[in-house]
Order: sequence, then C-alpha cells, then structure tokens
Amino acid sequence: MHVAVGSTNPVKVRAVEQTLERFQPRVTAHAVDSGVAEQPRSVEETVTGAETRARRALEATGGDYGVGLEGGVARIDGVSGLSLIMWAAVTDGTRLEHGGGPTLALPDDVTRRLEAGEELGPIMDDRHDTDGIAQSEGAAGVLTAGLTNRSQALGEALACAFGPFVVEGILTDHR
Ligand SMILES: O=P(O)(O)OP(=O)(O)OP(=O)(O)OC[C@H]1O[C@@H](n2cnc3c(O)ncnc32)[C@H](O)[C@@H]1O
Ligand SMILES: [Mg+2]
Repeated sequence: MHVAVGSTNPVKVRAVEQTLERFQPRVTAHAVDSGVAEQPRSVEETVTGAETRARRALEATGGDYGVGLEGGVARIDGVSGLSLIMWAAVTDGTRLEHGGGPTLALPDDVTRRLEAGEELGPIMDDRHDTDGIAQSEGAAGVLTAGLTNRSQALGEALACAFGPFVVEGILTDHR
C-alpha cells in the first residue's frame, strides 16, 4: 500500500506512518501547494487545504491513497479567542473522506497576535524560544506540556478520515 502525503513536514509524515502502521504502508512525502493561505483562518479553509493536498499528492504519484493534513485557526462557538484546529483528507482517486483532529483553545496573547496577522508557527517559536516547533512537538505539545503532540494530534484526524476505507473493506487486498 502506497500512501502519498501532501507535505514534507516530518510531523505530518510521522503521523501517517504511526497511524497506519498496521498496514505497513510505503509512505512518501510530496511538497504540494495547499491552494489556501499558509495560515488558514476558518474550518472551511482548513478542510479545503487538506483536500487539495490529498488530491495533489495522489496525482503526483499514482499511489493507492493521497493524504492531506492541514492546520488552521478558527473561532469555535462557546470558546473564547481563537482555537488551533486540524483536518485530514484522504482520497483513493474516487472517494474523498474527511476527519477532524483535536482542537486547542489558544491563549489570549496568541489569539491577539494571530488577529494582528502573524502565523501560529512563528508566534509559538517566539513565545517558547524554539526554532521550528511546527516541525516537532507543535503547539499541541507545548500547550499540553507533552500530554499530546502535533504528530499524535494529526494522527487522530487521519484515523478519522481513513476509517471509512478500512471499515468498508476497501483495504482487503492490501492486508
Ligand atoms: O509544510 P507544511 O505541510 O505546510 O507544514 P506546516 O507546519 O506549515 O503546517 P500547515 O501549513 O498545515 O499549518 C498552517 C499554519 O499553522 C501553523 N501550525 C499548525 N499547527 C501548528 C502547531 O501545532 N504548532 C505550531 N504551528 C502550527 C503552521 O506553522 C502554519 O503557519
Ligand atoms: Mg504550511
């Protein structure tokens, strides 16, 4: 089973490898354009970015599945400030499935900086004196003191998007 990921960010590739481990997939990473802003700012924009990455990764390779993972920020009803959200999309070239990952309410100072136009990755690096935290534990790791991390969180989104392909037996030939 060849799974093409629409990103070269190692946390995204690891999320796919870890979540789909039981299928022992060949996972390849592809730098594709998400087609949305580098910092998506709504659920819709985040989902669209994930879809576009999934489609383009599959087109680039002709693999079995294309996977798109996208992070964004959005307002969630009942939660103050902005929240970090993440969405996954998986396609086999015919079907397209979606899954959401954990949501993290962001601290007020982070929300203010996002509203002033900054991106989350650089904000978190500045705030925590790190370099490229979006490619390691991520905001999910820092804001939970390691109770989760970006790979694990993205993996939950992927599991939800990949589930329908497994449940309906489409993977039978690959197991
Ligand atoms: O190479 P790509 O796949 O684009 O990897 P990325 O880290 O930029 O990931 P996204 O484009 O999906 O994320 C959109 C923005 O949100 C930021 N972001 C998302 N999740 C984050 C996290 O857990 N920690 C820090 N920044 C995060 C990220 O740095 C981007 O500015
Ligand atoms: Mg990006």
